[in-house]
Amino acid sequence: MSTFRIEGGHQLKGEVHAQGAKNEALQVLCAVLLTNEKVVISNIPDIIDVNKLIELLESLGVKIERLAPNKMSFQADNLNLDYLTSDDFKAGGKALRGSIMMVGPLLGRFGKGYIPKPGGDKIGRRRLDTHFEGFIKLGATFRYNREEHFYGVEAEQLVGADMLLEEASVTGTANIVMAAVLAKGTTTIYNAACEPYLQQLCKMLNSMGAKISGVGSNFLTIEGVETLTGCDHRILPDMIEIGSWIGLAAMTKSELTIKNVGWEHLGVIPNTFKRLGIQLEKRGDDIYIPAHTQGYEIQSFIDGSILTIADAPWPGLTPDLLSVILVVATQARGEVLIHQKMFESRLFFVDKLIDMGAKIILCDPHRAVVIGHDFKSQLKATRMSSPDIRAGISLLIAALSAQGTSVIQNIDQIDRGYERIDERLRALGAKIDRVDE
Ligand SMILES: CC(=O)N[C@H]1[C@@H](OP(=O)(O)OP(=O)(O)OC[C@H]2O[C@@H](n3ccc(=O)[nH]c3=O)[C@H](O)[C@@H]2O)O[C@H](CO)[C@@H](O)[C@@H]1O
Ligand SMILES: C=C(OP(=O)(O)O)C(=O)O
Repeated sequence: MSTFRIEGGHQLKGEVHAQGAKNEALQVLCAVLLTNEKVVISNIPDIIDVNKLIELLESLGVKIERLAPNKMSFQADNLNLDYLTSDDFKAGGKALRGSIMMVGPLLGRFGKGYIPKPGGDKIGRRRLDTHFEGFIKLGATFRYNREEHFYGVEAEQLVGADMLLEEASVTGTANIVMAAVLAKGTTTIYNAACEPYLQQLCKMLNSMGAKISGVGSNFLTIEGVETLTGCDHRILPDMIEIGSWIGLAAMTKSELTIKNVGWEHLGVIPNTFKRLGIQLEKRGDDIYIPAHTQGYEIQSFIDGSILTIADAPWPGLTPDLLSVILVVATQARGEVLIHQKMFESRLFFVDKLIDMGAKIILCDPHRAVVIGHDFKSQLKATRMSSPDIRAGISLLIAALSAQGTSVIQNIDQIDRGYERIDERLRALGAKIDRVDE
């Protein structure tokens, strides 16, 4: 099994290009199942989760051509639907979270969709009620095999319906939208998730002939159509990766330029880092981060009380960046309360940071107070294992800033979401090696 060996304490310098967004890729790749025509997608990140989904599509019979690095065409004109009940699919489908979004398009186009309980990060309970309640509202019957943890939905004909989602689930909204585009009649979805990646999915579906309005808001109206056509689609830069580079630059006192970030899609992310005292400049569509040689100081609220950084459904702060923000705060001047509202087990990785010398109080599974060192004390290198994708990148950032050589095991978790991260870090001057242990 591979590990990263990282010699910390070095300043980095240079330019990085943000990769295509993992969570958008997982949505739009599933959307290729909605048409028998060719769909061309560019800026596809070369990461484990996305590659696993592409393999699943290929095994289902989707014809795939690699047109250029990060660009592929997909044609779902002759699928083998029996594959959906095979042992191979039952094993492959549970390897990632995004596979759940195959169900909506398959149900919409073929009247049936199956999926094993999907995997993804082990960061607390991750229920699927929103997805299946939505399909049921559209007229599907639902089956769950508890022994095999295998879900199924079937329908002769989906019929549009009005629905108010219990929560603004990202993959849930994407799944219901992809089923509803081919339903008979009109569907409305209130309390829909509306993050940029969903906007991108809706934009892509509209370019395939779907009729979705309200895109970007939490109220979507979908007039069902008979068939969809092919299209060309480009995936946005990954805002979580961009946030990770910002945090990495500040914590390692490095001067970095992140190229072509798609600034207008970043929402509150740049301002959240500014609240930690991190300077960043918009230069065209790039973000420039100067070397923070004098450190960075966390702001307090206007009334002088301690800053809280919490996640919220879009346009609030994505929960996927809180682990990075937490690690960056360990070297800030001042203190901050990190409140991870959505996931129950995502903050437990702070134990590793505490081992390294960070001052953190885990108040409960959702909240941690971080008291920054202001670089007066460096974190100490250690041996650790990455529990999930975002904890993984956060521990990597900690290791890059620490004194001595750290080892991170279970780096598949990082490779799930970050393309060639070691190679790209080395190009900036980092001392990191991938070693087989
Ligand atoms: C493949 C993919 O795209 N994964 C993303 C997607 O996961 P995913 O779509 O699985 O996450 P959901 O949006 O369904 O919700 C995540 C968790 O937050 C809770 N919740 C959700 C909505 C809400 O209004 N209130 C609330 O508390 C849910 O109960 C759930 O436990 O969205 C998450 C939330 O942005 C991200 O962390 C994941 O990276
Ligand atoms: C939680 C995440 O991913 P997934 O939903 O695929 O597990 C993430 O990208 O941070």
